Amino acid sequence: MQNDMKTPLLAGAASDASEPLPRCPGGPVISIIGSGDFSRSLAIRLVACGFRVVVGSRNPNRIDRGLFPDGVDIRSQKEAVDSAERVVFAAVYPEHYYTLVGLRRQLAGKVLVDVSSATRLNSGEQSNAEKLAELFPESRVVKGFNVISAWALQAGVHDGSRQVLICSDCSTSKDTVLQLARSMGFSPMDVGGLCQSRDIEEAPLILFPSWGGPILTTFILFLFFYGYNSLKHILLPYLDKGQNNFHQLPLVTMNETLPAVALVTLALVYLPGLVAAVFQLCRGTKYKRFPRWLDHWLCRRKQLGLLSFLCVVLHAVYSMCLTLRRAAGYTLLNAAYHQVKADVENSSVGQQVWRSDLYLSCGILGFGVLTLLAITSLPSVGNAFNWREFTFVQSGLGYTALTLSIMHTLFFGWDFAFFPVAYPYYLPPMYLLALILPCIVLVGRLFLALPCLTLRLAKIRRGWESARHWPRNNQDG
Ligand SMILES: NC(=O)C1=CN([C@@H]2O[C@H](COP(=O)(O)OP(=O)(O)OC[C@H]3O[C@@H](n4cnc5c(N)ncnc54)[C@H](OP(=O)(O)O)[C@@H]3O)[C@@H](O)[C@H]2O)C=CC1
Ligand SMILES: [Fe+3]
Repeated sequence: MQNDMKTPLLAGAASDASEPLPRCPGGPVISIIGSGDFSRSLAIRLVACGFRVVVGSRNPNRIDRGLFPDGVDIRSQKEAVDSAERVVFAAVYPEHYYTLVGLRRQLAGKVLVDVSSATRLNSGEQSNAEKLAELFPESRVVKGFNVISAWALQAGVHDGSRQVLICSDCSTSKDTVLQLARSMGFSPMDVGGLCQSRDIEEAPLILFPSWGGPILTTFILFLFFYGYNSLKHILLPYLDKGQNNFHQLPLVTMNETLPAVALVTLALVYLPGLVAAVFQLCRGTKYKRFPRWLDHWLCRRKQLGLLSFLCVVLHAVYSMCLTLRRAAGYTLLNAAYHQVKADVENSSVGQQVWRSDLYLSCGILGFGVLTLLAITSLPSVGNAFNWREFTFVQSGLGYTALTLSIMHTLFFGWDFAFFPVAYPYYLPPMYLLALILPCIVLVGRLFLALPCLTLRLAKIRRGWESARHWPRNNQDG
């Protein structure tokens, strides 16, 4: 990769350095103006990828060299720019760009990368990169590296959300930066000329870009189940019989809604994997792209899983608080009074005891497994696993959590669904509705576990393709 890098980075080097610095053998030299947080993260990543880095500071003697990795040279701004083979990063806030005009001569002909972000959305102003290009007309300004966080830059994390967007009016300079980004482990995307730079600068300001869909889905599910529950147990009894159950809205209704949302959201984490498997089985190849909606859904599984976990945690806390309610105390007292009046000594029903113990046990175990899943979804923990371990945890334990959650719900409902009293106003119990999708997912997974399907899928995932995808000459041969 590094050899690929050398040619374009070295080619076209146009240093007017009057006093060039001695260059160590090794990777190409990249310079960074500014010694702040972004500069440090960038230097760490560049050094790890085999580049030599020279940081240019207004006052190099003031910098704590221990903050930068070994091999990073800290010089004056002028010396740093002089020593750059071709690429110079401006890791300085845009309001200070004008202080760099003294470097115009040194920067002439070099690729000047602007990494700054906008401070406001939709301001309609000229972008920072366009301002920089105006200040340095003889440099080739490229906009890019607006990753969401400097942490991602340092860690080199790259999934869909770690894509770096690059734009410039100079195509050769843009190619150089695209290649540099690739060498750093990012997925760069060419988005055109410098006129696109405002959009790139605004990208880090958009809040939680990968969370919008999952949050909206969870919210819609919440509204549906909360509305359904309120209608069935509060609004209709009030309109029909004048029963006032409105006090249930803040706690009881919430606590019944949250597990339903958690269960359906958890099913939505595993459903796209099944759909993807069905696509691959039907197509007989893994080399055809999934439809965009499925790709998008697959990329949001982690967010959906974490939102499901949040609902589970809230459900656990709400459940623990149920007995603290004043209404719970009254219910207990009323039951005791009725028992005494009926002269019943022991009202314990063996079946009910079993039911509640099994229901609680499955709930606690499911909660434990989901906690494990949530912890292993953190990059710092997940990185400690190899691929098989990670797949086992995320898929094997994931389905275990789903099964335990379904059992928890089934034990909660017990045989209640078979009595007409559970269907007031012809509305089925909510837990039955919440079980539909998770059960479909579980049955679908069991179906895919059939040996004929598992073996075919395993073959496809190892690169096998059905005959209809073979090139014609191969078929003839
Ligand atoms: N693309 C991305 O994802 C990200 C981009 N950024 C961008 O990177 C740039 C730097 O951010 P960051 O490193 O966090 O900021 P810092 O404040 O940590 O660092 C800025 C550096 O600029 C240098 N500098 C040069 N001239 C001046 C001046 N006149 N006044 C003040 N400082 C000056 C200073 O270095 P010295 O004193 O050594 O000269 C200072 O350390 C910003 O434009 C920011 O928007 C930041 C985070 C993420
Ligand atoms: Fe529960």
